[in-house]
Amino acid sequence: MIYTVTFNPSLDYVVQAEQLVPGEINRTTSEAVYPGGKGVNVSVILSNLGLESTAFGFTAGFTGKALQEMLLEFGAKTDFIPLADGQTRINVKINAGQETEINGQGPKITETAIQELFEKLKSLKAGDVLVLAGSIPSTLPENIYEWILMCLKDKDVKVVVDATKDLLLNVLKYHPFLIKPNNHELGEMFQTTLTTEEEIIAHAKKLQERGARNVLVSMAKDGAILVTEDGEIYKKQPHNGTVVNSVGAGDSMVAGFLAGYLNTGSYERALELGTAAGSATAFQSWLASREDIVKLLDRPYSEYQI
Ligand SMILES: Nc1ncnc2c1ncn2[C@@H]1O[C@H](COP(=O)(O)OP(=O)(O)OP(=O)(O)O)[C@@H](O)[C@H]1O
Ligand SMILES: O=P(O)(O)OC[C@@]1(O)O[C@H](CO)[C@@H](O)[C@@H]1O
Repeated sequence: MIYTVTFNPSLDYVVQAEQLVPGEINRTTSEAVYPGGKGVNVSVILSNLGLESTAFGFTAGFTGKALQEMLLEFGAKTDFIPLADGQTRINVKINAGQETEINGQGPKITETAIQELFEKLKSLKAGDVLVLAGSIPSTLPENIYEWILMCLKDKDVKVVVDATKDLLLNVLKYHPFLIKPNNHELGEMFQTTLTTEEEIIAHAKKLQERGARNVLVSMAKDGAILVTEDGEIYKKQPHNGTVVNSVGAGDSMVAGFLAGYLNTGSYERALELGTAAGSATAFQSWLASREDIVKLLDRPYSEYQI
């Protein structure tokens, strides 16, 4: 079974506008509300690719109810923990020539609610996959991802972590199956800017030295590089298309990669499906459908389902 955890899910209010002028009334040319949050997005794309998952997380207020209802409609299974106070955040995504995002803080997660999550995680078994993705509310301890990995360390669960800075660095000693920094985040972890492929590969290997098994570095319009635990390096050029809204491209890549790997056992196929899913999402106003992804694949979709 695949599980995703999103500590701070959201409703994403995605708008298109001709321009965005600070201090003025700006009018949209289109707007829509979608379920959001990185783990939630991974669950939606997995579902689009025919893989069932359960989305864990915390929800609150009427926005939390709406999030749950929308996910049900999209066919993603949820097991959210309701919080008594606050509201699930509404994150604003503005596409007006360039992309601007305003992400909320989210509700306060109580200690009891955290304990409830750990109870749920206790039921994970060998062979399960757990995706931890996204930021954590400032009211939670910085080492919460680390605690989760520590609890699961003897269980042979494949853990995927899509987080930044210390949240990511601190879990490496527990040997996560996959981490997916983008090239900027990878540089930031070493207080540097990475410009060449050689530099990116060298720094991905440094994360492996600290314990990561597979390191997938996404590079937006420049594609992705995968450094595997077998010592292989795969590079994938991006797909060509018109970017409409790249929010969720990274999450789609994680989901596509997982679907490809779990179906075929091949890192190369996983990278191909992951890159196609990432690009397909960037070319839509929201997360890509299976058809959108299949259109971008180099090979027939059946080759990613063996
Ligand atoms: N402009 C683009 N053109 C083509 N493909 C893209 C573009 N942006 C993203 N992608 C695809 O999506 C993948 C993930 O994108 P990116 O590196 O932006 O991840 P990210 O920074 O985690 O994104 P986000 O946080 O917005 O979800 C890329 O490796 C690429 O395959
Ligand atoms: O505030 P975080 O947790 O870092 O990111 C949240 C978020 O921007 O990430 C997703 C895209 O990756 C969106 O659906 C969501 O709004």
